[in-house]
Amino acid sequence: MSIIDRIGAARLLPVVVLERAEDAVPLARALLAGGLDVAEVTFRSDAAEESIARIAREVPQMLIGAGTVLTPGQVDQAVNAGAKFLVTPGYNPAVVAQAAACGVPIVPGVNNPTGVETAMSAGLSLVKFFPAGPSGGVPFIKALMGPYGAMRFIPTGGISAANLKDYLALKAVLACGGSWMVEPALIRAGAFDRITELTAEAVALARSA
Ligand SMILES: O=C(O)C(=O)C[C@H](O)[C@H](O)COP(=O)(O)O
Repeated sequence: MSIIDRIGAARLLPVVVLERAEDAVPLARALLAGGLDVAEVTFRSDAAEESIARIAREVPQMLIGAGTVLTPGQVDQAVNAGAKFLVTPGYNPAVVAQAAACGVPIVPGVNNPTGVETAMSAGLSLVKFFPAGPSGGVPFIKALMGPYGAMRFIPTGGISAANLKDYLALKAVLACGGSWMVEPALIRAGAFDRITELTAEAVALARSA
């Protein structure tokens, strides 16, 4: 299965912020125990690179990606650490080009028609729709589906158990991203059992969508 197909099969992309690399492996195992084998560790923290490396090495069943990749240098860091895919909040042509040079799939963030067309020009058929809620949510994606029938989206930002199914019901939505099952406060508190519980709930919801 391709990397993108694996994300599509999971239907969920947890957006993880790890402040301590020591939490990386327990977090990955907590997600797996909840039934999810895909995650994005964001470059919002200094521990991102080491966290990705630990998960890639110690939890090989997990398809690990890097998020909040803002510079070509971070593309290299992420890929060298073992990230199998990259996600960005916005569309940065230099970052997209560097990912292509490394041969690693990238899902850049867009939230309007211009962004979708920029991604299409780069040969991409999958984008992150960010920030999904504030940008117009489900009705906005429905509007984009008219002119851009082949584009697929990973809406992220403001998604929770309460609205997950509404997004996943759209044919254009490959998977939904979000932090609700991996909130930083839960990771900080070492509440990995709770993360497994929330993940299992999210997985069950996604399956029923
Ligand atoms: O860090 C990035 O690169 C982002 O694009 C932001 C995250 O994807 C969202 O913050 C997740 O949104 P919530 O699920 O509402 O917390």
